[in-house]
Amino acid sequence: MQLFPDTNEHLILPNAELIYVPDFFSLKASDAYFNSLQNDTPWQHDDIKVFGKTYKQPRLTALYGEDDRPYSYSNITMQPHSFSSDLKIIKDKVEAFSDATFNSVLLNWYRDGQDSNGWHADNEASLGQNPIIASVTFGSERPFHFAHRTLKDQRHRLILKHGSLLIMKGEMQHYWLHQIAKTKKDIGGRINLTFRKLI
Ligand SMILES: O=C(O)CCC(=O)C(=O)O
Ligand SMILES: [Fe+2]
Repeated sequence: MQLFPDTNEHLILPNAELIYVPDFFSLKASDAYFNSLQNDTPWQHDDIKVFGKTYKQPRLTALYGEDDRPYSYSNITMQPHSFSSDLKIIKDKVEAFSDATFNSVLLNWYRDGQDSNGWHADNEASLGQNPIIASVTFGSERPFHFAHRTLKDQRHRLILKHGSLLIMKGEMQHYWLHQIAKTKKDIGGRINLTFRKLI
């Protein structure tokens, strides 16, 4: 089911709360951030292990943090860079809107439709109980799929537009999984920023 029209939406689902703001950044700012983030980020291409076999992660990533604490997920440990001025400005705007504070941001660069992010939850212990995660998208829009772990009729998809903000909160990371699936469509790159608070 396609949720949310082209206006701000606040959605209460079983065990999750989502806020979607399609035009959080202007088109001009979004274009500029897409280009500067693509060119100026120290992108890394990590290996992941799945059932004992090693593969390249199907996207590039970078981690920024306010201190030098590493962040670990899916057998990968990332060392943070210090926040760039662009990322600080984006973080301030996201914090002001979401009434939350973040000290870390994970960047994902999906180079084309073959790059992806498999079903997962952001439920690392370092994020604490019921984390608020703020997700900013620049570049080609992609569907964000999310599915409840046990309520099988609770499966949704949301197109994350260029310049949009999605806030996930409540119990979502315990009860739901989310993914960015591969697509055969001939699409350009997408950069996603997920702001988190490591505690
Ligand atoms: O690219 C996205 O929209 C989602 C990214 C994500 O789920 C993550 O980095 O944990
Ligand atoms: Fe995630």
